[in-house]
Amino acid sequence: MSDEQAERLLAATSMREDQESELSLRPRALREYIGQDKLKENLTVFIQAALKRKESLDHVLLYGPPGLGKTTLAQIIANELGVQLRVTSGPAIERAGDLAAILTNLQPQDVLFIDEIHRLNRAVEEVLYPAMEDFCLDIVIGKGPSARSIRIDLPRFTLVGATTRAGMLTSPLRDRFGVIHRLEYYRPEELEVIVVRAASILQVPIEREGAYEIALRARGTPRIANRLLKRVRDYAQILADGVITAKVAHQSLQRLEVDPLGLDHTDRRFLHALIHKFAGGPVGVETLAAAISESVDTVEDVVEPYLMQLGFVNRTPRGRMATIAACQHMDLSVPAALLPTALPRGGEDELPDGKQPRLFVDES
Ligand SMILES: Nc1ncnc2c1ncn2[C@@H]1O[C@H](COP(=O)(O)OP(=O)(O)OP(=O)(O)O)[C@@H](O)[C@H]1O
Repeated sequence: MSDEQAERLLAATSMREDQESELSLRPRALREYIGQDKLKENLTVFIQAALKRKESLDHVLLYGPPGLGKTTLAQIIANELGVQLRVTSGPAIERAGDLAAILTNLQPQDVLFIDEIHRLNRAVEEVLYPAMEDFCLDIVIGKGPSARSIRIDLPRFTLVGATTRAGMLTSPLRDRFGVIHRLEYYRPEELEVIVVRAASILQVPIEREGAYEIALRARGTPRIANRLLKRVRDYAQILADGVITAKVAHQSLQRLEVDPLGLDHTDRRFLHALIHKFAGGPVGVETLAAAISESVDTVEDVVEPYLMQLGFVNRTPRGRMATIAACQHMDLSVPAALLPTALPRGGEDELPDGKQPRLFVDES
């Protein structure tokens, strides 16, 4: 398998092949939505209260890495409220007039989903403030001294905003959301349930252990779990008797070069550069991204969150630092800067199994 294929297999962002199946695999009700229990609990109460009062639901901001189910949740919110979902994204709304057209076409209580909401431009964002707060649009007609402003009332609607970068949202926009929630990576047990559910929709025979094997390598991300399931299904049908057992899943994933922790080619290049080229860090994210020919956005949104979750990378004020666990996973020597004696107090890194760290030898 080429590096490019390996990269595509584990990318958390949506690909064309996902889009067809995502429609059928998407849970349609909150009770079918697996994991994110706290968020589900809260949403259930807020939705029931809104329905009881016959009012629109408060605006909801969902943030977190790609592929964790933000779009799915927006659709579920609309379904549970029994209203329509209108979907758009920050970069798609170029002018204030584009947003005005969308807003004036909404029906009462409708849900408007804006993906990548941090990418709205300033002029559009300013139209959104009164729309979110007072359900009205202030439109300026004419130019110069004869210009006048008119106010158009909008139906009460719910805005569901999604972002991978909550920190890039302006505070006036963030403050206008009544519900702000971070989506967490899924635990393997939760992903196992997601895989079993997807397999039953796709009519693929699977054993629990086979689903768990896939879940372990899906980087905590349902979209990746579903994609791996489809690839393992191919192997199971061609090389085995069609049933995804633990053994079939294990062998297929090995052939697909999916690391036991679900690390992909980009993660490995990132860790290799950080540990080997930059002696474990600290190193700035721009330098690191340039060293592996990736954009800073990809590194910050996709690569680092999962590596930090695994305890392989730390973000420090002086830059990114690898951990000893990362060196061990990559089977690389531990750079001297990461050894316990070189670390500031409280920053000691533990070596599992009482192993002695190997000293870093700079071969360059
Ligand atoms: N909690 C869940 N339970 C079951 N399946 C899920 C869940 N969350 C996501 N999925 C599956 O993962 C796929 C990707 O989810 P979704 O498109 O909602 O992610 P996203 O966070 O909006 O990603 P992006 O922001 O990249 O579009 C969906 O098609 C759905 O099948």
